[in-house]
Amino acid sequence: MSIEFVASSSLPTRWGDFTMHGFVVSETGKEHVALTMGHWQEDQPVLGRIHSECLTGDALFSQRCDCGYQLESAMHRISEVGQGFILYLRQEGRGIGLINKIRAYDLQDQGYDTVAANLKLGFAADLRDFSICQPMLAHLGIHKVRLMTNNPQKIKAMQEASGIEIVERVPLAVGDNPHNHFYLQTKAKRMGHLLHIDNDNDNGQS
Ligand SMILES: Nc1nc2c(ncn2[C@@H]2O[C@H](COP(=O)(O)OP(=O)(O)OP(=O)(O)O)[C@@H](O)[C@H]2O)c(=O)[nH]1
Ligand SMILES: [Zn+2]
Repeated sequence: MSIEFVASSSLPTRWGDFTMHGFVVSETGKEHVALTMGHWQEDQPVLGRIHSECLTGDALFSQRCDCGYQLESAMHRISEVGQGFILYLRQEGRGIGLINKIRAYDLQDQGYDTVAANLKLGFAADLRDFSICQPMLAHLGIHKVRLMTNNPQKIKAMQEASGIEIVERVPLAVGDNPHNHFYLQTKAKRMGHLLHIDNDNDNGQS
């Protein structure tokens, strides 16, 4: 898969001024975005987040997941350091797309957990492809990353993408609430996420 850089612009945000970089995957026309703040040397580890699109959590204030909280926290931390990046990948619903995520949420309303709902719909638990990160990061001059994530599979996928070294995992455990508590428990138990979630606040499905 090849990805083409198209244009950059400024992006003033609540956490300061980022630069926004637009990319297009040549084969599919799929559009992805990177945000950067500050400058770095080629051999310097850079704080960053590889964030998968979640329209509901990132833009519609949903409490069903932790995505919006993680995005906000990552941007805030980058602004505190004065340097870093966000890759905002358009892989909605762990790659199944928005409409299928709504179908999965409907199943979760009926008692399935987030993994079982994907399987019931005929999808793997996670369909994302992180191979596009390597050329995006290379374009930004980033070769070593301090990655904000709780997902060891994401680190593994990144390490398998040649040329990118994850030198540190920076935990990003934020946004636990009664609506997403069961979802976070499921991510810890069934997807291996490094989250310490209590069992005593389980309100059932989310
Ligand atoms: N299919 C499906 N996708 C979901 C669901 N809840 C959130 N998502 C998507 O999951 C993606 C985020 O993945 P997560 O598993 O929350 O976290 P991660 O990015 O793997 O790991 P972190 O770096 O720790 O956040 C986004 O694309 C969301 O749209 C769900 O119930 N079903
Ligand atoms: Zn989400």
